[in-house]
Amino acid sequence: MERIAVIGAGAWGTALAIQAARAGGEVRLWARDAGRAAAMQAVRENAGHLPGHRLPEGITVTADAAAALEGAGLALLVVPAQHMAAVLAHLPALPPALVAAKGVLRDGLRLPLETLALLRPGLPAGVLSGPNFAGEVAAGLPAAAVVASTDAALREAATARLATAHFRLYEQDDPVGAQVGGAAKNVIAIAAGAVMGAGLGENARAALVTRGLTEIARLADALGGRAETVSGLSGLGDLLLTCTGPGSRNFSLGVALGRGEALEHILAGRNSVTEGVATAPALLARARAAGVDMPITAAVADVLAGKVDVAGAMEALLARPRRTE
Ligand SMILES: NC(=O)C1=CN([C@@H]2O[C@H](COP(=O)(O)OP(=O)(O)OC[C@H]3O[C@@H](n4cnc5c(N)ncnc54)[C@H](O)[C@@H]3O)[C@@H](O)[C@H]2O)C=CC1
Ligand SMILES: O=C(CO)COP(=O)(O)O
Repeated sequence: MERIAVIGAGAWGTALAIQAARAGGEVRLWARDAGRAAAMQAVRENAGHLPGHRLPEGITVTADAAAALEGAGLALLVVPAQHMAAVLAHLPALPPALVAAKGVLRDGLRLPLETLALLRPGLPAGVLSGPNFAGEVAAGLPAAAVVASTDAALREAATARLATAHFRLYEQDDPVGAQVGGAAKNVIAIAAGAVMGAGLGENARAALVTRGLTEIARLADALGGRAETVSGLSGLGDLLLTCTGPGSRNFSLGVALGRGEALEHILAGRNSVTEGVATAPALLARARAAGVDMPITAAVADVLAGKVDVAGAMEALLARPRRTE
């Protein structure tokens, strides 16, 4: 049987490798650092990014991208969005691929699949997205996600190779809507965390999440996706998880900002990626280029840029002209 290559050995790449092996696949997991790859291969654990989860025998960890991709029938691209283009530039030929990173690339303001299409034209591709904390998926707890692609054969093949009884995958043909939802929820989660950290209350959070969903739907529609996709797992589902789950890095970064901590200080204490930080300004610029108003995204971008504090950003949002819902 053809192998599955997982490119990127952070928490999510490692969890997806475990999931793919659990589904019966033979998996090669690529880590960019040779020392880390060797340690993971020997100790059978990703101590740095996903401690406490044993790598099944079906996974081989390597820092050799050619070896990771050799004989693979499916690749999962799981490096953080801002590093995706640089990593892709150094990879050999890819099999059909699903992107599992969530963000908008600062360089070119592109969604991940737009970058993939630019660098690997014609490659069958899609996204894997949904409300999925890596640790819970690695532990085999129940979860659901979408495989979104316009390529029906890829959707079917990928779903068949990754789904298990506890990891329920839905096929879906709106990758634009799925990517917009996955990227933007990180930004809205920072906003949700910030209002909680600043003590502005549950009402404020619920309002932000709901209005956040509306602005995400506007952008999905403007970029050629479907607004209703945003009500599904890759939109509302992931918003719910990241705007309420204390395990979300975007939410917890927002909480710290709301408590008055400086962004540089928060980031200096982390060895994991918080996608919303780079995505907020890129998402905002992409929305503006498309003529779409995203006031909560703009507020988050302003807070991250140090132009306004959380209380001030909230006051500005509340002072916007009243309108119909
Ligand atoms: N952790 C989670 O629960 C989930 C994460 N995701 C998404 O998956 C993507 C990857 O996130 P995680 O696996 O959580 O990452 P992580 O925070 O666990 O680890 C960071 C990863 O980035 C890599 N990295 C750092 N600098 C790099 C560079 N210059 N070039 C290439 N790679 C570099 C590191 O090697 C490491 O693999 C993100 O887009 C994230 O939004 C999606 C669903 C769930
Ligand atoms: O994408 C995720 C859950 O679906 C992970 O969220 P955080 O990056 O905020 O931890």
